[in-house]
Amino acid sequence: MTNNYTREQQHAKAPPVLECRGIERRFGGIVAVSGVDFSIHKGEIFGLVGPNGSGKTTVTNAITGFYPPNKGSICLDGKDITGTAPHKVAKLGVARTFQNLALFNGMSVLENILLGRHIHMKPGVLPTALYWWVARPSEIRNREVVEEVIEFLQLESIRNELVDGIPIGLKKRVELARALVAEPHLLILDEPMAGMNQEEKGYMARFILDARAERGISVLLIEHHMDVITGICDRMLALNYGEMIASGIPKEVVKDPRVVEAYIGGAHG
Ligand SMILES: Nc1ncnc2c1ncn2[C@@H]1O[C@H](COP(=O)(O)OP(=O)(O)OP(=O)(O)O)[C@@H](O)[C@H]1O
Repeated sequence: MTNNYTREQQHAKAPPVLECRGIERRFGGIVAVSGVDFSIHKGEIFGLVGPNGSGKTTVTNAITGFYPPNKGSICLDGKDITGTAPHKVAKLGVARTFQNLALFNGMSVLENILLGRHIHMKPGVLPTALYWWVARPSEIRNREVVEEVIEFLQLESIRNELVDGIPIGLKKRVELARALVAEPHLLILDEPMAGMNQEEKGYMARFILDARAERGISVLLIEHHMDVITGICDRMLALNYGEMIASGIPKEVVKDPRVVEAYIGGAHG
């Protein structure tokens, strides 16, 4: 079996997909994050942890362009994307899921997943006029990718159900499907296992590992469940009050006294 050390060494040889250097983001007088530095290599699953309010979502919002950093730089595949607009970051191959589910109630599972293909769709008068040559092949490709992801995430039996009524574990899976149909090479998952029972967590962990193995996707995983972080992440970073307190191999970082103190003595229960 491959141990964490070997996995870390393997990924360290791969080129970095994402490099965050000295990220700082302020909201008025609040310093949400400061001096955040990390990189994610190709095919790596990288954990980001910290108590509530420690700055995890702010880091992801800085990467995806929702709240650009006030200081520091972000490179994707070696290209500086600091301050790039969210839709452009998405087109560059970054997909995300949200801490609070961002599905559209009143729409089916299939319709919600199809929305994830919008960055690959070719709207406009010309593609419509040239339907058989431009729009149709792209429509066929969109359907193929969606069907393949539905099968991959075992969502076939609920594809026509409204998302409103399905259990949270499946809602989270639909969100993952919507992110995967964008065919990202960096996937940012913000608490994908929140509210799940042990069995649902196991399924989700398996899907994340398979997405990496079968699609070569790199993953930034925000999670409070430390068993998940130590179980599937290659490396991790812990934040507290917007600053880095420990980084490295998960089994070691979770034992770091600063991390233990932040979780046990800190805000997160
Ligand atoms: N849009 C905003 N406006 C003002 N303050 C914000 C904003 N977004 C985040 N903050 C503040 O920045 C700090 C970090 O918040 P952030 O949401 O990044 O933490 P988090 O680690 O993701 O927390 P949680 O685990 O609760 O999601 C907090 O003090 C928060 O109140």
